[in-house]
Amino acid sequence: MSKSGIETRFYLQHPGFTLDVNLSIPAQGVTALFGPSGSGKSTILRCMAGLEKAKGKFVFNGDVWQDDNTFVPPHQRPIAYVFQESTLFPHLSVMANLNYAFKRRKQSNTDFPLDKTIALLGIEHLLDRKPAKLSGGEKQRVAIARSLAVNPKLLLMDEPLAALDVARKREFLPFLEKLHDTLKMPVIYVSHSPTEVARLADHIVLLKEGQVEASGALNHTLSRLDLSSQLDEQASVIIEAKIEQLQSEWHLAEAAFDGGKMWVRDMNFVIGSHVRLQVLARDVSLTLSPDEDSSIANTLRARIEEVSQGVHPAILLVRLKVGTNYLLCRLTSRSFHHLGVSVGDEVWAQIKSAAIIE
Ligand SMILES: Nc1ncnc2c1ncn2[C@@H]1O[C@H](COP(=O)(O)OP(=O)(O)OP(=O)(O)O)[C@@H](O)[C@H]1O
Repeated sequence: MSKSGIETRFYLQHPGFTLDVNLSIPAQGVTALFGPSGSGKSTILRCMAGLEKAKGKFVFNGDVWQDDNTFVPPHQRPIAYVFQESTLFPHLSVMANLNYAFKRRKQSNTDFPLDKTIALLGIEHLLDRKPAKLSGGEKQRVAIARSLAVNPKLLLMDEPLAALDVARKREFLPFLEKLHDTLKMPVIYVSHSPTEVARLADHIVLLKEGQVEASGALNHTLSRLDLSSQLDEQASVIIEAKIEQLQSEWHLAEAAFDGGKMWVRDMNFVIGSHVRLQVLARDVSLTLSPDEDSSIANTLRARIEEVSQGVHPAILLVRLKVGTNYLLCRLTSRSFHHLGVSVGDEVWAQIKSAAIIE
């Protein structure tokens, strides 16, 4: 059996709440724990950090941090933990805050020397400031830098953007992406913002009342028809793509992904850059042939994987496979019936618009 991956089994009870999860998640990329308030997201993070003691196990790449016989105490787990509002020492400068953490580290051989960590988080210009003189986003960047002092193998983030306004969030997200790309360290990210999940997550765990409703790769999981969220007007999938071509006269960019290409609005992209596209189920329609005369520029070859009833009997939801990606399509039962297609058939998916996740 492969040792790579994160295996958790947590069971605990609080008055009126039971956490009962059994999860296998990849030890790479960003895993979002997503769910309504009170569904148990923060509790899972605290159990992973060892701050709360559930019954069960927690095994990271073969290292047992908890099982029936073992419970590695929180300070001995190589885990960085960043909360919604960081608590830096208010009387110390940023540099002194970082020094405090980094001087106490035990390992001399580390992936995160202080200077590299400061550069990674882009906080060089803040080092002399006291925390009171930092914006919320800057404080969070310092808190992340400080959390890397333990030379972690795993980064836990509990709504790190929740206290920031929209502008600060936008400023902060590229640093999270850089962390994700540079550190190659798995991140478990608690959020109830669909936008953050769409932008950052590779893997998603949907939680409901202390239990796992679904867990899997982002595109695949968002396309599942058995999840109640798919009945929502905003049901959509996220596709990772790469910019391959620009058409400057039309301000359009061509984004390629496994299974096809789509023209999207050019947001000053550089060829080769990676983007995430959000495609709403209601913006996808089906045809039997690629319609050359249509004003819809994005037509993809797709296979019907699954069909299910929407909230209203007139509406169907269709799950389509495009290469290794999935799309959702919402259409009337009548339109579907007129096409005369069924599960397994090849069709063309026309996409009215795809939004770039910013
Ligand atoms: N120490 C505790 N004692 C009693 N109940 C608790 C304790 N900690 C958490 N709970 C309860 O457990 C449930 C799950 O809480 P948790 O904070 O994990 O949810 P969450 O999904 O992170 O919510 P939010 O998005 O609001 O932060 C809630 O009903 C909460 O009231």
